[in-house]
Amino acid sequence: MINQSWVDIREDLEATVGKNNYVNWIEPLELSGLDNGVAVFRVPTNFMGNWVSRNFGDDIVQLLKSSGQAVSRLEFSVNAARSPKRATAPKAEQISEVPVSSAPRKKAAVARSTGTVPGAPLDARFTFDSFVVGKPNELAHAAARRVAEGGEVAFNPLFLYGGVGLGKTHLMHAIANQLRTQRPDLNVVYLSAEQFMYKFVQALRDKKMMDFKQIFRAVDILMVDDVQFIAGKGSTQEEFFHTFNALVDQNKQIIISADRAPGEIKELEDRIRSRLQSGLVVDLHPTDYELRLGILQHKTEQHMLKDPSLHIADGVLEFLAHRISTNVRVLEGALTRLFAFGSLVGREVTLELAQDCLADVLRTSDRKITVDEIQRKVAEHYNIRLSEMIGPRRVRTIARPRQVAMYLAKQLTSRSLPDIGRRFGGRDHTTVMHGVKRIEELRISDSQIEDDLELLRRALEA
Ligand SMILES: Nc1ncnc2c1ncn2[C@@H]1O[C@H](COP(=O)(O)OP(=O)(O)OP(=O)(O)O)[C@@H](O)[C@H]1O
Repeated sequence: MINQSWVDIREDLEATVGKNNYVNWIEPLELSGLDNGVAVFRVPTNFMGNWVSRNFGDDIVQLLKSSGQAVSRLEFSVNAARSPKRATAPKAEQISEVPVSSAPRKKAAVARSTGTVPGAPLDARFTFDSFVVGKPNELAHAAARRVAEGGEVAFNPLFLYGGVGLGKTHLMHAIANQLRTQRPDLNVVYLSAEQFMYKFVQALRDKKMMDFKQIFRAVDILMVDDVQFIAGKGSTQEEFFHTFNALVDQNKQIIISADRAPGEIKELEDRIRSRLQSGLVVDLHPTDYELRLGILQHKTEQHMLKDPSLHIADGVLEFLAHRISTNVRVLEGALTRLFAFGSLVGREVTLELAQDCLADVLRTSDRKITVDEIQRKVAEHYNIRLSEMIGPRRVRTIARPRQVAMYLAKQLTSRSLPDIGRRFGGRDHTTVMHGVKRIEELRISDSQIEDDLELLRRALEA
């Protein structure tokens, strides 16, 4: 009679918990009896019992009750002879399990009771306060802020991607730092994809796969950094996929970062790729001049709180924002060196001193963009021929793009004006100077020019 009820309510449970959960968690249960209001189930492992109890216990009790059974509580007993249904891991008795309890949801406690919270340490400096927002990162920042509220899951996963040193890790840590302070009830785990793989391999080796699964499936918010790392790594991908699905099925938030869009990560299984694309995908664009300047100013202000004797001459930060590449890490490195230099020489850091002190960094970032590249990109953008760019014609449709290219050459390379002039068909340095000035004026009065410059700079610095 009770068994018939179980058969009936399993169908209802499938509708309630979804196919995946049903196959993984409900199907392996065997109802062995009902005693004094306690329904006793046989399960392959304690972990499984605990999981079912926490996540589906209430539903099961309710359904049993509504089928006419006097059930008030569930109990799970381990049937050690049976191996877990989907586990690639060894037998259940080799694994240290958490005690079975039918107590309602105690999410964080489960992971912690194993003694191994899987996350990597957080950098306390990576907060939202220390993150400077500009056009290139405003969407990513807004999405991260939203997730950090810890409220209802809005988009799952949040997939952040962007080039080297553009703030992906900073944003993820900022989310985790905020959640850990404001929502200590949530089990927030941050780790790199490499660490995920390492822990997975270790669990396989130590025959602790069920522990591994248990820990990761008891997480409320999971963040995995640099997910491109698992591409091509078969069994790690597989495990990641299962972890991912288990958490999404339970409406737990997942945040992923990578150095490129999901569609561009080669050797990633299609089903993982499409899962990664199923939430909100936002990119951190290469920094633009304004953002770089904002970051430099913010970091300088912070530094001056600690060392008020620091003096940086006007124009130095602007110079660095123009000349150093899009990578914020390089920008920070340059600034750190400048601060150390400033305190060493004990006087104002002038433009000349800064150029001296950072000569190598400036040279490296110079190598990135050449006048030649600028000319090609600008010609392409304005749909003129490269030969016209360096040729003699002075009609506006050609002269203006030429001036834009000269302006960008001045801003983005370390070439002198005479040198730039030579590369524009042997023009005089005063012509270049005039061109640069003209564009500087137009930037203020003509928003189209400003947009063009922004687009071109991004394309060149990408
Ligand atoms: N918008 C920003 N405001 C302040 N600091 C930033 C910003 N963007 C990046 N940074 C700083 O730049 C450094 C590099 O950022 P981060 O480590 O987050 O980059 P990443 O995108 O994860 O790059 P990678 O993939 O190379 O690890 C960090 O010190 C970070 O604090």
